[in-house]
Amino acid sequence: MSTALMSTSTPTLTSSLLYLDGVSVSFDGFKAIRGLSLVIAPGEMRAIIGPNGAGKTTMMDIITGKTRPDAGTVMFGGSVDLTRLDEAAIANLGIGRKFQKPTVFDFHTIEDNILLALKSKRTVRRTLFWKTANADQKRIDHILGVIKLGDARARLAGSLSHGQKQWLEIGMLLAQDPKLLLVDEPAAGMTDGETAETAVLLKEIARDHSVIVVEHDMGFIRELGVKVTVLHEGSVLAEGPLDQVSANERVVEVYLGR
Ligand SMILES: Nc1ncnc2c1ncn2[C@@H]1O[C@H](COP(=O)(O)OP(=O)(O)OP(=O)(O)O)[C@@H](O)[C@H]1O
Repeated sequence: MSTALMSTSTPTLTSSLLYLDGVSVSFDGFKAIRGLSLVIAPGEMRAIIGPNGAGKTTMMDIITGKTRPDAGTVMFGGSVDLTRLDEAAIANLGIGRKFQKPTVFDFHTIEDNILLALKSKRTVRRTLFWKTANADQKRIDHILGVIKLGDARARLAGSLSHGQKQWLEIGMLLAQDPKLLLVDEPAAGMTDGETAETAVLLKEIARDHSVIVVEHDMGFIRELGVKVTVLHEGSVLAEGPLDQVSANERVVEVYLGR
C-alpha cells in the first residue's frame, strides 16, 4: 500500500488525514519551523528525516498540540483544526505519540501495561482490580501478538530489553486505538536484529493505521520502504522515495553527507 501511495499525487485537504500548510513557529525570535507544508494520506506511513535542529520534534509538538504555531494551517481528518485544540483533545481525536525513551511501568507485567493503556481513562488502581472484560482480553491478546510479546506477557516490564520495551510502548499506544501514530526514533539504541524486527512491526501496524516515524537510521528507513520527507531549517527540503531523496544534492549536503 505504501508503495502505491508514493506514486499517487499529494492528497487535497479533504482527502488527507493530516494537513499542514505554511506552518511557522518561533522561539524567542528564532524560526524553528518556517512555512512547513506536509500532507499525510489516510493509511499512509511516512518517514521524516533531517539533521539535528531541523524541526522534527517541534513539528510533532505542533501536531500534538504541545506547541501552538504562530501561523499556518494544521488540519486532521480534513476538517478538524488542531491549532484550536489542547493536547488532551488531540489525543482523544486519535493522535498517539511515542517518545524516544520508553516509559513503560517497570513493576507491572507486560500484559498489565497493555491493560493500563487500554483503560487509561480510568484510574490505575481501579483498573488493576477490575475483572478484565472478554473484549478487552481479546484486544490485549491481539496487541501482544502484534508486538511479539505474547509469550512474555506475565513477565515484569522492567525485565525487558530496551528493544522489547520500545515494542511494549508501541503496544500501549495501539491499545488507545489511534488513527495516527507519531513515533520518534524507534530504532535508537536497538541491536540490528531488534531494528529489523521493529521495521516489520511498524509495517504491520501501518496496514490499519497511519504512521509518522522520525528516524536517523537510514537502513531502517530503507526497510520501511515508504515515502520520505527531509526537513531542514524548519521546512521541507525534499520528499519522495528514499532513493530519490538520497540522490538529491542538497539532501546529501545538509544531511547524508555529514
Ligand atoms: N522550546 C524551545 N525554545 C527555544 N528553541 C527551541 C525550542 N524547541 C526547539 N527549539 C529550537 O528549534 C530548532 C528545532 O528543534 P527540534 O528539536 O524541533 O529539531 P529536531 O529536528 O527534532 O532535532 P533533533 O534531531 O536534534 O531532535 C532547534 O534549533 C532548537 O534549538
